[in-house]
Amino acid sequence: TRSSRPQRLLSVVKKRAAHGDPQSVISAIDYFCRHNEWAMNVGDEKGCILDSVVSELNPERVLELGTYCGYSTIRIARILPPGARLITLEFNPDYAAIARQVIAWAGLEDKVQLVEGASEDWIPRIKEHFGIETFDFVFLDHWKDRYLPDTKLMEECGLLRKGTVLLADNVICPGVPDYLQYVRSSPSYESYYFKSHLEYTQAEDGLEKSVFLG
Ligand SMILES: Cc1ncnc2c1ncn2[C@@H]1O[C@H](/C=C/CNC(=O)c2cc(-c3ccc(F)cc3)cc(O)c2O)[C@@H](O)[C@H]1O
Ligand SMILES: [Mg+2]
Repeated sequence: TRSSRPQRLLSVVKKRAAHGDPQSVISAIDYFCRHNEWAMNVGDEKGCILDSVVSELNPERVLELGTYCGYSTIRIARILPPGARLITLEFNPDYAAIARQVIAWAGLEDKVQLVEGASEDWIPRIKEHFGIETFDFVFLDHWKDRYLPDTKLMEECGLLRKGTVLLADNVICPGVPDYLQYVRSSPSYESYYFKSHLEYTQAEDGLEKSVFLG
């Protein structure tokens, strides 16, 4: 049977990128997705915004919702300070298997913990299972109708603290209207929209950065 898109992405990484070199893995994926086959990675343009938000924050504890092939996982992990940890949740076992190999090829497995399962099942268990109090940074890039319920769940589970930064992908395309309305109107968040483009295209898209005020 025909290979999957994530399988084709992984084979490009192994063919074109240098083992242990995260930047070459990122460049190989971006080149392939721009010139050969589009895929729903955050991409290079929005990825640079992601990089700037992360490096300004220098987070110790990071949560990513929706790993897919691990592109944003390695973008974030490659700029984390020593000792910092990234937990990424992915419920599709095939995507998780690919992402593990992409993360390993980039040499970042020591900073990343890929957890297989649904965010709503794992968010309530993170504290006791991983010994984590709160997160400094959360990247939301999973099913768009899950952004709002999972944000409310993270609040309820006490995983956010004063100053925790949520960064949400695709707030224009495909769009997350209920989430946007919530973080922009709630007194518990200070929100800011980074205008950009849908990965590898000229369509408008953007990232919403929302600081939890407690
Ligand atoms: C509750 C739960 N728990 C755990 N893992 C979960 C989970 N819900 C989903 N996942 C996982 O996360 C990824 C899903 C990502 C969804 N992303 C998008 O749909 C997406 C789509 C576009 C897009 C834009 C214009 C188009 F014309 C077509 C597509 C662009 C994007 O950037 C996207 O992110 C995928 O790996 C899925 O298994
Ligand atoms: Mg996305």
